[in-house]
Amino acid sequence: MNEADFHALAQLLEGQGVGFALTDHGGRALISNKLHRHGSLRSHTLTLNDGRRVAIMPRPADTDIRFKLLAEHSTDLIVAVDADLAIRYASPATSGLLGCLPQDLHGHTLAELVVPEERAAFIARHFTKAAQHGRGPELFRALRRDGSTRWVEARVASLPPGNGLGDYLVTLRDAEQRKRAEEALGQANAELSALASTDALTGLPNRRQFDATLQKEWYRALRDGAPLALMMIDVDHFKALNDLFGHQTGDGFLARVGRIIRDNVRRAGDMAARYGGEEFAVVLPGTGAAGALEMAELMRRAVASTDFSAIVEGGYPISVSIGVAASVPLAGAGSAALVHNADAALYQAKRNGRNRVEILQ
Ligand SMILES: Nc1nc2c(ncn2[C@@H]2O[C@H](COP(=O)(O)OP(=O)(O)OP(=O)(O)O)[C@@H](O)[C@H]2O)c(=O)[nH]1
Repeated sequence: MNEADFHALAQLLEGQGVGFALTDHGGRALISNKLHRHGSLRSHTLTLNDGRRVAIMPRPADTDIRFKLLAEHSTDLIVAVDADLAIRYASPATSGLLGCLPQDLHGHTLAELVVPEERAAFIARHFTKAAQHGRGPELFRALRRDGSTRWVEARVASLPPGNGLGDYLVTLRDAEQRKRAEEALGQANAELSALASTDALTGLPNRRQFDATLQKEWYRALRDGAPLALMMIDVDHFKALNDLFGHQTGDGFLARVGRIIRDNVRRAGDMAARYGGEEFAVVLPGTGAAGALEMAELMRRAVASTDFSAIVEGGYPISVSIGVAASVPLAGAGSAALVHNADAALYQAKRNGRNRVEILQ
């Protein structure tokens, strides 16, 4: 067969979807068609009498070509692994995600891409007998070549036996930005919920949080058979103070009184809140009448002895009246009874001359 015949044969075979190449006896390529240059499929080689070699290879299956096209143009990293997680194929998206080339992953396992502390759990969830393959995507931290980590979303699918690619197809998607956004959102939500339960003027928990805490502590005390005390604190003659200095200076006084109350509530579990207006409340779990009275007296004296000259020149005397209620909750009653009693005691303290503590048990 002369060279012209070979050319004709190469064209004919290309038309049939078959790869074809002719080399001289030194292995130098003489003729080949496009399909032969295409890929790594196994070829059949014939050696002619004169030493030239003819290599004929089947056209790659359409599905192989499609898979390669999809995988190689995907921004997701597509990895095929064996049952022992050895990497058999990695698409070019390795560079963005892992900072390496696909060939750098050969000889490595998928497990090595996961940060050590999450490795065992990740494998158990996706690759053990108990794992449900193809289950929803999961975020994990991938280990990059330079030792840094990156949040990645993984999807694992089991492949049918004999597919020639591997046992699992793992799709890895960059989730760094999403994770950052989720974290920022979580933080914003936490800040929002803190704001929603905090009084802006004093920085103390607001009425809403007070109600929730009192309710929770009331049920806890009922369950434990423990005492629970409540203090209602009201600034004396505050209207007169507002009228004298104006509302804004009045706010300054309230903020300062709030700080005094907060600074005197030190036991974990105790909670001071702004109940509303010029009124504060303190919940004292595990505290009986004697302990609550002692604390209330401490609070009253702390306010009465504070120098308010930082708010108005020369200062201004401020006092608070405090109503205390304490009881061991009984089933059938509610925390409202405690509030009612503390309020009544506060009213009593006002009636008895202010700047004093009264208790109703
Ligand atoms: N500056 C300021 N004033 C407030 C605030 N909330 C309530 N007040 C004022 O606090 C005053 C409370 O007045 P009253 O309830 O009559 O009681 P009082 O003048 O403190 O007198 P006694 O409680 O009987 O000692 C009112 O003038 C309210 O307007 C606030 O957030 N800031």
